[in-house]
Amino acid sequence: MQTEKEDEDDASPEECFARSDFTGGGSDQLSFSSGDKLLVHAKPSSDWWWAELRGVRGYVPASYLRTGAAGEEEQEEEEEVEVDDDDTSLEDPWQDEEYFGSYGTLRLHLEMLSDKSRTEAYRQVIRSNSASLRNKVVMDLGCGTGIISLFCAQLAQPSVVYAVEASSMADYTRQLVKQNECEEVVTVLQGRAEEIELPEQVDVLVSEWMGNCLLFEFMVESVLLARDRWLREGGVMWPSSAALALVPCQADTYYAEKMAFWERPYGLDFTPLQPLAQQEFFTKPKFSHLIEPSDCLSAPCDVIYLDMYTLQVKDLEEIKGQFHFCVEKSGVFHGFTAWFTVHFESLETGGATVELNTGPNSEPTHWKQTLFMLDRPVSVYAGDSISGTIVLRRNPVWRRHMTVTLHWNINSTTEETDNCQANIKSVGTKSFPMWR
Ligand SMILES: N=C(N)NC/C=C/[C@H]1O[C@@H](n2cnc3c(N)ncnc32)[C@H](O)[C@@H]1O
Repeated sequence: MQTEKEDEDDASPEECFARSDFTGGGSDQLSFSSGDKLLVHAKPSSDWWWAELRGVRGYVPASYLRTGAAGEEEQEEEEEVEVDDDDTSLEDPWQDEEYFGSYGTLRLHLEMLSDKSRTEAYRQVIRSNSASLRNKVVMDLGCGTGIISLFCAQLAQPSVVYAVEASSMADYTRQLVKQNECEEVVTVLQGRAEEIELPEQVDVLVSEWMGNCLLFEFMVESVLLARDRWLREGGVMWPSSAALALVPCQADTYYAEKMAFWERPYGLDFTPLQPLAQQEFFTKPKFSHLIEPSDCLSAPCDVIYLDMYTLQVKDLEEIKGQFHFCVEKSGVFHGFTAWFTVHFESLETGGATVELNTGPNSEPTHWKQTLFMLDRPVSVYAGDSISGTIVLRRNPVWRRHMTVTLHWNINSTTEETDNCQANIKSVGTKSFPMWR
């Protein structure tokens, strides 16, 4: 999984100047005025570039920009900004070099293998379906070190497991298969699951594809393409379904660390820095946030449900969910926390379903949870309700990224109004890029 840091470490940006004003549409486009100096960080396509203006990043139309300082108008005219389509500096919208490069090292595999909840859940799926896996054809999509494939060979007797891995880790995965005497059953194929050729359809497509906030990295797209190409009629998807859960929460410690800190550091008043702190620390979601059950202001609810048999790639562009939370205890509403749960249906009809829940009432996982901080905390009281919508909008250019937009109303019933008619105390909306 990419971290924000890796994203921000792109090559030195190119200085460009705005030829004319532009008013951005959508939450991910920058507005600017003629003559503004923009820093172009990437050119994912010939039409839209990823640029920065006064600390804020977004998409800008390439045709509105020119290189070279303002005032060199005449010289610029004949030059125009040459942006040919096969310009090698156009970054891959999937960032595959960086993505598969990061999975070619052990760091992320160690993190995933060290996650007992995650790894034991997959082992439990194999163990509890071992009889039905006999003589089955299995595909392990994005097998990494091959742990799931090795579980299949060790705990069951499938006829073959195609362990597909795009990164250079595949060479080591082959060695691990041999080292553990599983080469009779496990065949490692190096390549992207969407591109490799299998000799046959598969009965079971198993993959551990879930990213932060369920979809980040959008590896799920590869799983759906492989399903449509290789899963036989009536075959089984593991996970079979996925759900994104959400809860309004307190985040006192995080808020104190990043925002309240500026009120009186060493007896001084640093509050003029608080707008910067909000921009820097609360604009993007906080990955790997561990929420305590006591931080939850209400019962969580599933806001998005994905059926892995019917989900289509085009559905991933924009996924909407609704929520209505009843505040159970008074506290400070700092933000929302999200996590996911996946289910693995049994190969036997009526057999037990295995669940992997990454929420605050389960054993922590390496994903932990994802925290979305409001710009300003709001006090809420038992009996209030928080209702609204969540929209996951996939980035049209950077295909592993998305923006999460939350809209919420806080309704409080007050004695003054007759028959407890709820009146809206506050309304809010905020978009969180993840990461672009
Ligand atoms: N984020 C979570 N949970 N898991 C990430 C797990 C990613 C693993 O799956 C591989 N992978 C990802 N996408 C593909 C693909 N399309 N074809 C083949 N291998 C792939 C990566 O190289 C990692 O080893």
